[in-house]
Parts: sequence; C-alpha cells; structure tokens
Amino acid sequence: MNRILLIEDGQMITHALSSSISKELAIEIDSVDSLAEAKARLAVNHDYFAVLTGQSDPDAPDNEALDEIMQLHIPVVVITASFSEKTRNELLERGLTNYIVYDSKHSFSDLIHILQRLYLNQFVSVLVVEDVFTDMQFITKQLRKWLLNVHEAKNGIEALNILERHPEIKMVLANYHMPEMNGMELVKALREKHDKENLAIIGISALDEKLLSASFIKYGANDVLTKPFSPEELLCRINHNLEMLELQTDLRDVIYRDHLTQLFNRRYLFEKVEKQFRSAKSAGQSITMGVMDIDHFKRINDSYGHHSGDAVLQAVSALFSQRFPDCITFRLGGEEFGLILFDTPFEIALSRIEQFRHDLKGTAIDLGHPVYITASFGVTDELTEQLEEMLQAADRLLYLAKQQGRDQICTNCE
Ligand SMILES: Nc1nc2c(ncn2[C@@H]2O[C@H](COP(=O)(O)OP(=O)(O)OP(=O)(O)O)[C@@H](O)[C@H]2O)c(=O)[nH]1
Repeated sequence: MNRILLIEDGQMITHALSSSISKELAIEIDSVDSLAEAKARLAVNHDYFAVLTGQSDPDAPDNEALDEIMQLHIPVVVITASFSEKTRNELLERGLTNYIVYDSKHSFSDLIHILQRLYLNQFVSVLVVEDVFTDMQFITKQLRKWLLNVHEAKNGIEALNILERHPEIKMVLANYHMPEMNGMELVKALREKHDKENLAIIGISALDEKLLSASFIKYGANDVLTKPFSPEELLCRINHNLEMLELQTDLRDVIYRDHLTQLFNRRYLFEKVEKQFRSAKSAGQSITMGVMDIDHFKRINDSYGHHSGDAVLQAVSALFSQRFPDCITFRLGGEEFGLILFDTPFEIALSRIEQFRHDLKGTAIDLGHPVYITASFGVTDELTEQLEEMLQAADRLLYLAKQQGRDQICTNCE
C-alpha cells in the first residue's frame, strides 16, 4: 500500500499540507471532503496505508463513518490544533493511531516522521514475547495499529522457534517473567546468533525491578521498557530502535556496497567474506571463485557516453545478482565483477556461470535502442591460503580468456 487519504474538512491547513507531504515523502496523496466520502473511497481502493484528518470531534455528524474507517484497520492520524489530556484520552480511546498537535514549526516534521514510519512499518516484522494475556493484547494492538507485522510467543522457547522460522523479524519485545525460559535467558540465547545491529531487543520489566532493567542491558538488550507504559512511550521506543537499525543498515550499505550497482564491494569481500571463506574451508566445503569482465567496455563509453556506460554496468549487475541470489556477488571496480559460490560442486557452479555468459550475450540492454555485450570469465575452485590469492588466480584465468578471444570462460581444470 503506498497512498495516503486526506480528509479535507475545511477547518485546517491540510490542503497546504497535502502538497508538502507528497513532495517530502514521494508518496501519493488523494483528498476527499468528508469521512463518509473517505469510507466509500476506502471500500473500493485498497492502496491506502494511512488516513489523515483534522476531524476528530466525537459529536461530528458523520462520526460513525470514522469508527467504520477504523474497523478497516487503516491507521487514522488526526491533526489537532491544541493538546489537552481530555483530547488525548478521547483520541486514543477511539482507537486512532496517532495525533499531531499542529502548533509549532516542528509539527510538520513530526507529521512527516509519523507517515514515513507507518509506510516503512508495512515491511517490518516484530515478535512480542509475553505470557500475560492482557499485556500481550495491549502491546500487539498498539503495534498492529502502527502497521507492524506482529508475531506472538508465550515464552522464550516459543520465541526462538518463531525466530528460526521468520528470519525477517527485526525486533523482539521480551517480558522478563515467563515460564520455561525467562526474558533474560532469551536475550542471552538470541545474542549468541544475532547482533544488536541486526536484531533489536527491548526487555520489559516492572517498576519495582530496577535491577532487571540493568541486567537486560548488560546481557545485550538494546533498550528496556518499564511496566506500566503508555501507548506513546511504547511507540516512541519502538520507533527509536527501528530507526537505529535502519541507520545501521544505511551505514553498512555505504561502507560495503558499490554506489552505482548496489553489489557488494571489494572491502566487503576482504572484511566480511574472508571469515566465511576460512570456515567453509575448514568444514571441507567446495568454494568456487569467478571473476567477469565486460568485453570492449570502453567502446560503449566511447560510442554512447559515460552515462550509458553506467546504465550497462547497472543492467549487467541486476542480471548478475538475479541469477546468483544464493551467492556472494560483488563489483571489483570498473567493468569487473566477481562471485563466490560456497558448498556447490564445481561442475554445477561452472554450468551456472556458463548459462549466465550465454544469457548475458543474448540480453538486449536498453539504451533507448538495444545494445548487446559479451563478457569473459576466469573461474577456479583451487583452494588457497587466503581469499585474495584465490581472487588473483581467477583474475589470471580471466586474463587468459581475454587473450584467447574474449566471450569465454577459462578455468583451472583446463
Ligand atoms: N561508464 C563507466 N565507465 C567506467 C567505469 N569504470 C571504468 N570505466 C571505463 O571502463 C573502460 C575499461 O576499458 P579497458 O580497461 O580498456 O577495457 P575494455 O574496453 O573493456 O576492453 P577489454 O577488457 O580488454 O575487453 C574505461 O574506458 C573506463 O573509463 C564506470 O564506473 N562507469
């Protein structure tokens, strides 16, 4: 879902907001005049992930329509001109996802933040580990209102099983008191496999258990929540921790991915794959290293310009990672790429690379007109002490393939 529905009730600044929001978030916004009209639109169009309105008056004539909209489980964010405890309680009791008090220059960035979070949450899975039924209900209801995909476990053992089956889970909220395996034991078990940058853990303890909060942090939780907590507090912590994870991912991408093609870079190879290389070797697994270089790439730049050359590099990379999703694919620089296949018999690795060479040659790359390219390959499965030596061996074979006429594969078995 990728659109926002704005209910324009004439009492607020929503109209001006609409264009600013769509500019800021690159998300489409449609507007309607009333809640009743919104209800009708939502019934036929399922592209909306959020409804934004200024209409929150419990005595409004089409108040029922707002309740019916909320039954569709689409988050409703209300913009209100002022904050009071009464307004806040009324809004939350009615089940609205959030409210924005639009009274300062920060209000717009708060609103953008909320809408952006809702959009991203559609793709985020979290796990709640809690054995108290009412607490589980309270937490999961809040999280679902925020469009998070929620999994539930009643104890640590169940939680570990769910995580095994759902590696896409990004965050775990774990209560301390649980049968079979308590929250602390769960944190310890999770940190054996998942580091803080990839899986956020929020420990939950009670107000009189200050020491537990400290222990949660010591054993590797990213954060702690103390019961009882308000919906706002819960969501603030969750958002904060998800944002930290996303920042870490962005940072890793900047460091370890090639900017043009989004493939891994040389640095990733030597900092991250070296370890995997050593453990695969000691486990007796086969390892295939391949390098590929586009033939006469300079001619593409010379004939169509550097920009078109970049487009060719991107098209080749897209096909490369699409054909080898289970392997490590990387760009070594310029028009040279590489891949590593772990635990794959050499004949199979070779026939996959040969199929790729053949398909690449037959693929029309669209530069406004079709352009065809070929590539040469060096492939080896001869294990070396270091990963770098294996890469150098593949590179020598690639050089041979170029010398022998290009558009071919040279291997260490010839
Ligand atoms: N568009 C574009 N060109 C690049 C990039 N990196 C390197 N190049 C160009 O790639 C070309 C490589 O040329 P050469 O090393 O002579 O190799 P080639 O023309 O592919 O010939 P062979 O490898 O011998 O088949 C040079 O013109 C570089 O400027 C890049 O990121 N984008």
